[in-house]
Amino acid sequence: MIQLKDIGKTYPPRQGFDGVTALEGVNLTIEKGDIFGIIGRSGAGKSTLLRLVNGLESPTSGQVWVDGEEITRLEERDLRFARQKIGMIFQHFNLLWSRTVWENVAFPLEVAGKSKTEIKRKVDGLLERVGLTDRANAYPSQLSGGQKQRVGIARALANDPKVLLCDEATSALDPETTTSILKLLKEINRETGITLLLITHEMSVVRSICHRVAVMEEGRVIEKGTVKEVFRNPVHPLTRQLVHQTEEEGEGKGLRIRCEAGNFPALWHSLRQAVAGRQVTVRVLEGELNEDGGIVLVLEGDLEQAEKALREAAPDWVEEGGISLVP
Ligand SMILES: Nc1ncnc2c1ncn2[C@@H]1O[C@H](COP(=O)(O)OP(=O)(O)OP(=O)(O)O)[C@@H](O)[C@H]1O
Repeated sequence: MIQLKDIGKTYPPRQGFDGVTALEGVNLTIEKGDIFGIIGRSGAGKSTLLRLVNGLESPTSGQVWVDGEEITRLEERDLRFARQKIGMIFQHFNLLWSRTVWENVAFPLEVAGKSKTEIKRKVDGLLERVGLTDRANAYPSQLSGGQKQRVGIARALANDPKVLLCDEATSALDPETTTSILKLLKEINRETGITLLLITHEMSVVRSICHRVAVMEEGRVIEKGTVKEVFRNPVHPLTRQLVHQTEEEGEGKGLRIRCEAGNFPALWHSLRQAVAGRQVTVRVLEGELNEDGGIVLVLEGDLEQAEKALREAAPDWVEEGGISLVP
């Protein structure tokens, strides 16, 4: 769905500032329906890359393709049309403050010249989808951060884009709101098959929503792969650092266990009973329910209670080794 071929981007020198090479030799392929994360520290080139995808910026060398069209060759008029297939949400929401929630979502439909009936049908449906029907007449200043981002998402989806670009979309939100926004994005991806490309500096965002990830440093992609692979076996020192940092921040911290996929349904059932009333929650971290797959679970909270719960839920398996503890 999105292809970046041998991209280079240099900002020319201006007003006493040297020229900057923001991107060099970047090759990326993002499949239709994928949730693809680009992570890197400040200045790595993430925003530049995102702006190339919607044609707000042109590369110095290389090609950008979106949905079979070479964005880098389009004239301004065709580019405007192509951009309707590409929605975008922002860290600071970029809402129109003098318009209500309803009017914000209607805006891109008005620009696209849709009829009043079509606009009403579409906006009502989108507000319902993002859970804001009862806030339709509110102004952005009357909303919480999470609600503002929901408006941003509804507005970005108004013209049924095939791609949604997310620029640090949860960086201004608290952890709980971040979780609910990421959940919403995941659901929308599942329901509509939209391709999500998100940039972030938080590995926890990548872990909780992305299928694939590319790590950037100084304008280059230094590592890419499935999130599972990258978390299990980070190669580049920066990737290791990012993965390690996530673990230190408490993501996936606790008693980790790995069970064979065949044991999973029964274990899940008994674990849920065993943790009830204890300060312990069970989360699935990764895995596949196929014949020789394994599932990694984490029991978070009070470690002692977690161990007790595990022994209670699966005394035989723990002894016999059908479940292993992951370091
Ligand atoms: N319009 C511009 N003109 C000149 N240099 C720029 C411009 N935009 C970005 N840069 C430079 O290009 C490099 C990459 O910046 P970019 O914003 O793409 O990185 P980033 O990873 O998104 O960082 P951040 O998260 O801080 O935005 C930086 O050195 C930045 O200073």
